[in-house]
Amino acid sequence: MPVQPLADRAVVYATPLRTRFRGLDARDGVLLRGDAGWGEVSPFWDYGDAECVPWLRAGLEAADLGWPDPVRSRVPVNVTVPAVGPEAAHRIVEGSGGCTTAKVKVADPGQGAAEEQARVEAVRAALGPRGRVRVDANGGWDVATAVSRLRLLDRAAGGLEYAEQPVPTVADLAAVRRRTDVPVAADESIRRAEDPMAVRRADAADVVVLKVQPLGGVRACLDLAEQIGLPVVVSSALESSVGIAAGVALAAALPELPYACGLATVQLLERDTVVDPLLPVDGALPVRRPPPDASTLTAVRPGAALEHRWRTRLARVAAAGDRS
Ligand SMILES: O=C(O)CCC(=O)c1ccccc1C(=O)O
Ligand SMILES: [Mg+2]
Repeated sequence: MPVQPLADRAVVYATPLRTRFRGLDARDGVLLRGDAGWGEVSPFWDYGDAECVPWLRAGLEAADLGWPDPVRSRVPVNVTVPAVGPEAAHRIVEGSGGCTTAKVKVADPGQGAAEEQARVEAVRAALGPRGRVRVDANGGWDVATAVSRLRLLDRAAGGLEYAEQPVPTVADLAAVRRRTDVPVAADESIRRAEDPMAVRRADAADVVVLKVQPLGGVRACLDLAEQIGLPVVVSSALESSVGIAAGVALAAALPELPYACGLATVQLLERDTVVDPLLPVDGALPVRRPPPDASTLTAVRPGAALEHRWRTRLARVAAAGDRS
């Protein structure tokens, strides 16, 4: 394991978000320096220490080992549209760097069918008829609401590509999938599940979303993709470009990549950890690994309290990892 103590190669970063997302208005985490490059460890604060162990493993893989060779040089990505109004949604798609697939957040508490319909219509109008529209409910509906809402949004979109985690459980996903023509993608049912293979056994999804940090690294995801045998969409956990590079490496190494990936999220951050961020060009991310430098790391330095919170958390997670 690491020659140098973890604390000595860790740099903490923090940045405000440009748009509220997943109830967050800021993002922060740790970058780890190693012989293979930089890795990111940035579990959300609602994750317990044991649940953070795969996030640390992913960061260590990036820093100490690097990733398997790519089989492609660019990764098509979707623009992510948060639960904003239709005008803002239109502008986000237009400013996306040429993305022809959009993922629209739905089932936001405090919003109803009309707001979702208007947002999805605006996104379709901005993309044009050849674009693809997918929605992500983050498990926010029950089965009956999902079935009726997907019928409505499928019409508003002029055809949905798929619905990501419309309902919370694997059994519910399977029920929705039997009752709608919209393909179903599993996200939380993979990344926060005891057993990601349950999705396959229950025939609960057409597509699986894989995220490098919660699943323990690029190699762990490649193994899971092979075992599960369903098409994969690689998505971000709202990382800085250092963490996004790991997602890009996974997407670049997968034998098949039939869908755009959810890795175009750096534009949601006010500041990034690298000079040349991983932003889409012509709807795709280039397969590369931009390094942080002294100037960017200074610009994202947190206050002393947050620095301390991350360093004590990192130590607890490392200890939890050593025990498991
Ligand atoms: O997939 C994307 O386009 C962006 C990533 C994203 O939506 C996301 C980011 C952070 C936490 C959860 C999610 C999610 O997919 O539910
Ligand atoms: Mg999701």
